[in-house]
Amino acid sequence: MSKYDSLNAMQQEAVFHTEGPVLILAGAGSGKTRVLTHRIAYLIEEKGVNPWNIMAITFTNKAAQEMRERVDQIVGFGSESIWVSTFHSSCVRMLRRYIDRLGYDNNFTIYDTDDQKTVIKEICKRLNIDTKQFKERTLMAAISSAKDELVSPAEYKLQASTASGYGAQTIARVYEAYQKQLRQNNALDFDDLIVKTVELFQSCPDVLDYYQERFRYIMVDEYQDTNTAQFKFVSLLAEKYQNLCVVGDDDQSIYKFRGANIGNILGYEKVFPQAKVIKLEQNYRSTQNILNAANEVIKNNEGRKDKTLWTANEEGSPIHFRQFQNGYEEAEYIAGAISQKVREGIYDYKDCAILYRTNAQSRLFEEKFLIANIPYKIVGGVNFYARKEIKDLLAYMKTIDNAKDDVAVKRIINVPKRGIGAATLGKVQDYADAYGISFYQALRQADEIPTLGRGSAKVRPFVEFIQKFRSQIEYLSVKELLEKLIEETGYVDELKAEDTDEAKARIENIDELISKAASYEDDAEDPSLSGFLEEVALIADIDSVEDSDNRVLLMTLHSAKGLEFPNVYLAGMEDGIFPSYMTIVGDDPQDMEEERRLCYVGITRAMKELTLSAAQQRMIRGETQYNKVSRFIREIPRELVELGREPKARTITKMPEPSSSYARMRQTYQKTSFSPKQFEVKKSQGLSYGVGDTVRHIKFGTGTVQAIVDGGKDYEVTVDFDKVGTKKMFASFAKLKKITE
Ligand SMILES: Nc1ncnc2c1ncn2[C@@H]1O[C@H](COP(=O)(O)OP(=O)(O)OP(=O)(O)O)[C@@H](O)[C@H]1O
Ligand SMILES: [Mg+2]
Repeated sequence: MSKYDSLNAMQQEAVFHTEGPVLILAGAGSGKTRVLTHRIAYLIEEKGVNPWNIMAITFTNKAAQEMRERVDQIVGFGSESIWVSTFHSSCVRMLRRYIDRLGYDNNFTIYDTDDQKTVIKEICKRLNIDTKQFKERTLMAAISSAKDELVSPAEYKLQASTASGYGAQTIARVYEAYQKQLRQNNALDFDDLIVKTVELFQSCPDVLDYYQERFRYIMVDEYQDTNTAQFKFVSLLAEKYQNLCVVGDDDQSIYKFRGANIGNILGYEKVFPQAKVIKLEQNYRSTQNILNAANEVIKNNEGRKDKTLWTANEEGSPIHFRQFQNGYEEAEYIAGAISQKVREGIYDYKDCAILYRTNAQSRLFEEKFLIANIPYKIVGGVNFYARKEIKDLLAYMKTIDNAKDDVAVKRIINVPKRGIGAATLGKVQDYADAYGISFYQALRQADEIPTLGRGSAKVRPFVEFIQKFRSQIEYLSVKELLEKLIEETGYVDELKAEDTDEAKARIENIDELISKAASYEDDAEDPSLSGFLEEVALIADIDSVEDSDNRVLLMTLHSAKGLEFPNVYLAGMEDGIFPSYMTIVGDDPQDMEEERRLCYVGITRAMKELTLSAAQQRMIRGETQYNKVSRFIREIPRELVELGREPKARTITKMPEPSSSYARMRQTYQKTSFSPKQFEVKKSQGLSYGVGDTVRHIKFGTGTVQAIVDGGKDYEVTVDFDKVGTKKMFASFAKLKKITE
């Protein structure tokens, strides 16, 4: 029996159809990636193609690594000369060899976002551009999108000259100067890697011809997430032999925000009119229950090609749904469940994965896993307490607390920039060494350091800043201190100004640290800043078991694409978390559809068991929020779902009606359901304010009461706040005070 016998008829067709363009459009778990690896084996073993002539491209490093493993297993001899890589690393390899043809040096530097930002800053200064009006990150994002679309500085300028806004023209000027500067520095940014390779192909036909001859067979996985530049890159490469096989799933397109162009998948047949289109309909990955749940969710998207996906796999256990009082209980439950399953020999740690919407959500799991001694790994991310913004803020808190940690002091002395140079720092250190005192003590005596000169004036504001906070330790709670610190350092304001996805993720992490401070204060007997730092140090310093690969994987839904695990937990399934708050308030159906595709990706990662979990209350930024169960869960028919009754987990007893269209969904969202039980006791003596009254909230400030709805167990109050807009809250927790003018 050959290895191809294990493929179904449609998969075989895709594998055997080696010549000419092929588009495989199929749902999750239908064997797209498997077809690619088998196709590679078939080309080599049956068609006698030299491995050297094959290229396979995918989207993330993790996916490339997995594909490499699968290819190595199946092909054996010669597989190392196949290029299996991401778009970016393929392009780097080509550019290292030929970019001199574009006038760069072959040992060019690759700029990361910090480097880019430095360049943009200098340019704005030079061109007299107000960075308050045109934020560096906004400029960077605009340039990046232009590059995704292969729009050159000159073209951008041309387009901008006909556009009415002043904004586009400014961006055009910056873009031009930026590109020039990078060229002078012999540097490329990440997007340039693709753009310059395309440019190389277009301006040097001999180079293109070389690679066209070399890569006679090209395969692209996760094709739905390629952008215009990437598509151009592969189409040029494949132009001569036309042997381009792309596989993708329009339902799993989740990178629109990074320029992914779903038109590439839908328009493939336009560029390659002779393309053979193959659809795979059998899912091999998941149980029937899991697949049904996925199908039910995704069918609520209107903008999709309808397709059916079925499985011959067993029905499997129902989807588990658990709702908890709060995020801690959720994490504790999942940690407990995993421990138990491993103990019982049902799963290994590595069979289990926890998927969530944002990186900040990892913290609670990390803490519980450390306590429960569960080995884990964060995929495509950094452990919570190792993240830059968290380390920065903790370094501030340590400095305020006792400043014994020189590393911490040095870490933040120039965060934000205070213009304290390396020479000054060196002199302060020398002084500290000479007198056997700490670095911070030396800073406090800066005026007495003779060699310091004008440097001491720069140091003073920093010392004053820290001292001011020290004098307030007694009056402020840890949470208040942290919030004040964030405010006065401008840390979050700066991130807000950047307005990028990365900055948003950092703000979410900071919010999570505030929540940690708040919960520490709730739990600790005698809370103090030192106590908080001690507790955090205990968690931050333990590193999860290093050696083995047998660990639970934690990752965002985005990083989970293409992967599969026997036992999957989708955590934080709450409206406002997933789908995200921004998507809900933004009210753009396209964005909601992208979130739903992400949910589809999440559900379809599971092979045997899927647990969806939500918390009734979640602490965000140290404030307790009440989130409804995610609308995506409500789209799963109740007969597929089992509602657990674990003693620890206070679970709900009623599943809401599934809804199928937007209108109904929105209605459900507004009316809903899931009133947390604990309000029963709290709804008490009526309210001291009414509709139209001005009220004050401790965090949101003043606002006007818009509506009060008797939710049975508590009142739901809608307030239009002067500063933060409309918020809905439960009366017993919001503690609103009526203001009488
Ligand atoms: N014909 C088959 N017989 C047995 N198992 C199969 C078959 N086709 C695929 N599988 C298995 O099904 C699972 C899913 O396959 P694969 O990862 O290739 O799907 P995919 O379409 O790439 O999924 P995704 O859309 O999530 O990337 C894998 O474990 C794979 O080995
Ligand atoms: Mg795949």
